[in-house]
This record gives sequence, structure tokens and C-alpha cells, in this order.
Amino acid sequence: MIRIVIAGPRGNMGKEAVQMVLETDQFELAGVIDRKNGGKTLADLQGLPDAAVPVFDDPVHCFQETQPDVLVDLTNPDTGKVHMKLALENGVRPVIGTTGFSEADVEEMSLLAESKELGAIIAPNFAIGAILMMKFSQTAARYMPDVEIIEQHHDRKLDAPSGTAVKTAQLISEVREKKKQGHPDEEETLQGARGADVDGMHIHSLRLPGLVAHQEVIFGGEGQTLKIRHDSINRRSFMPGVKMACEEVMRIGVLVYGLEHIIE
Ligand SMILES: NC(=O)C1=CN([C@@H]2O[C@H](COP(=O)(O)OP(=O)(O)OC[C@H]3O[C@@H](n4cnc5c(N)ncnc54)[C@H](OP(=O)(O)O)[C@@H]3O)[C@@H](O)[C@H]2O)C=CC1
Ligand SMILES: O=C(O)C1=N[C@H](C(=O)O)C[C@H](O)C1
Repeated sequence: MIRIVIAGPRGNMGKEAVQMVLETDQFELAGVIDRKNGGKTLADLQGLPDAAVPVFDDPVHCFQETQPDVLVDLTNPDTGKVHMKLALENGVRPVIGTTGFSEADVEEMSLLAESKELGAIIAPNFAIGAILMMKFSQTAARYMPDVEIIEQHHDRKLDAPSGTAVKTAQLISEVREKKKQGHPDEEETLQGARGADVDGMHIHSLRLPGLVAHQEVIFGGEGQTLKIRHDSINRRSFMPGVKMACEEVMRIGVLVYGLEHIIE
């Protein structure tokens, strides 16, 4: 039995994660972290299952009271970083779905996990199809190094570019020479027109109501283009990956950044 605490249970992702943990035989929902509802139970929260799971507003109090194995964090960038650090300091293995971690944040958490000899996972995207999109993009970039990334999300998203787009660019950077794309004399006559620049690759972020999470990686070569696209049309699409990460984090003793290291 793996005892799990979920931070952000009222959110889009948190609600689905609560449901998934309650429905999984080998998981037990030990508690949830919700800054607005400390002292209540899950059953008191609107739209959440009728379960006698304690709600804590203070993460350290939650870890001490419930002694969980795993923290699943689905909050926001600032809170996710604080929760991850507190989890590791209190002997709890973090599974972080929250995006907005910089390379320096990942490095800092990696050192902390190593010093505590605890498994930890930061997963910019839990959807299996999105992980395959990233892997396929890395393979394609070996042969077609000119590439741009277009990510599309709902308009409630706090961070841009998405964690998935940044991770995709990092994976591509591992296999291609650094290069500047477009015309060498290219100039933006409107700032931002060419998007964000990661090692010469451009990322374009769209935010619209009606979208969930979508990404297209477009490669260009002489006389041809290749498009690799993934769409999450609901948040249940992420749950098999969350489940897999909760199991895997119990088997490892270091930080893993990205589920592509787990799905070989
Ligand atoms: N890795 C992946 O596959 C995926 C990752 N994500 C990421 O997960 C995160 C959550 O996304 P989503 O569910 O759509 O966002 P929501 O805004 O729907 O949910 C975020 C939740 O976090 C809560 N929260 C905010 N601050 C705190 C805090 N200090 N303590 C405890 N809870 C807090 C909010 O509650 P309130 O503010 O009301 O207190 C809210 O319920 C984002 O970073 C997103 O990018 C999303 C989808 C997939
Ligand atoms: O905020 C979201 O919704 C999502 N965030 C993640 C990201 O930033 O890549 C994963 C997925 O795209 C949904």
C-alpha cells in the first residue's frame, strides 16, 4: 500500500488525482493539502468524493500527522517548489506535476533528493501520448534540426511557455548542434513576434478558452515539413502517468525529471 497526499485537491488536476488514488487498490489517500480548508475532511469540500480524508492547510503538519510515502503536487509554480522542498525535508517522496520549474530549480531539488536518498519525480507532462511526442520529436531532430514548437492551452494557465514545450526543446537540444533559425538578419518589428527562444528554437504559446493541452512540433527541411502533434482533451488523460509516477518514485533513490526516463 502506498500512502499518498495530494496538494491542490480542488483544482482541475487535483480533482482527477483524488479520484484516481481513491479508485486504485494499492493506493491510500492519507490526506490533502488545501490552503483554504484546513481542519475539514474531503467530504466537506464541494465537488469532491464523500471520503473521511483529512484536509490540512499546513504541509509540514500534514506530513507529520499522516506519515505519507508520496506527495503529489498539482498547485502552482511558487507553491509547488515550496511543497517539494518540504516533502524531501520530511522524508516524503515528491511527484510533481506542477510546471514552471527552471533548470536551476530542478538542479537544486536533485541535490536535495540525493542528500536525503529519496526518490523524486518532476513530470512536466503525465500523458503517455505527450511523452511519446517528445521522444519522437527528439528522434526527428537528429535528421531535421530546423524546428519550432507551438503549444496551446486553456486561458487559466499561469506559466508560459508550458513545461512540456520547455522539456521538448531541452530534449531536442540534447541531440542537435546549437543553431539560430530563420534569416540571420531577421528582426522583430513587433516584440515577441518570433516567440520565446530556447537554444535557437522558438516556442509559441497560445491561450484560449475551450482548449485543454495541445502541442505541435513542426520540423522543416528542403521541400518538406513534418508535424508531430499531441492533444489532451481532458485531464483524465494524465492519470495513468500520475499512477505510474507514484509507483516508480517508490523504487528510485534520485530525482527523475521527465517520464521519458521511465517509459523506455
Ligand atoms: N504534469 C502534467 O501532466 C500536468 C501539469 N499541470 C500543472 O499542474 C498545475 C495545476 O494545474 P490545474 O489543476 O489546471 O490548476 P488549477 O488552478 O485548476 O488548480 C490549482 C490548485 O492549486 C491550489 N493552490 C494554489 N495555491 C495553493 C497553496 N498555496 N496551497 C495549496 N493549494 C494551492 C488552488 O486552490 P486555491 O487557489 O483556490 O486555493 C487550486 O485548487 C499547474 O502547474 C499545471 O501547469 C496541469 C495539467 C497536466
Ligand atoms: O497547465 C496545464 O493545463 C498543463 N500543464 C503542463 C505543461 O505546462 O506542460 C502539462 C499539460 O500541457 C497541461
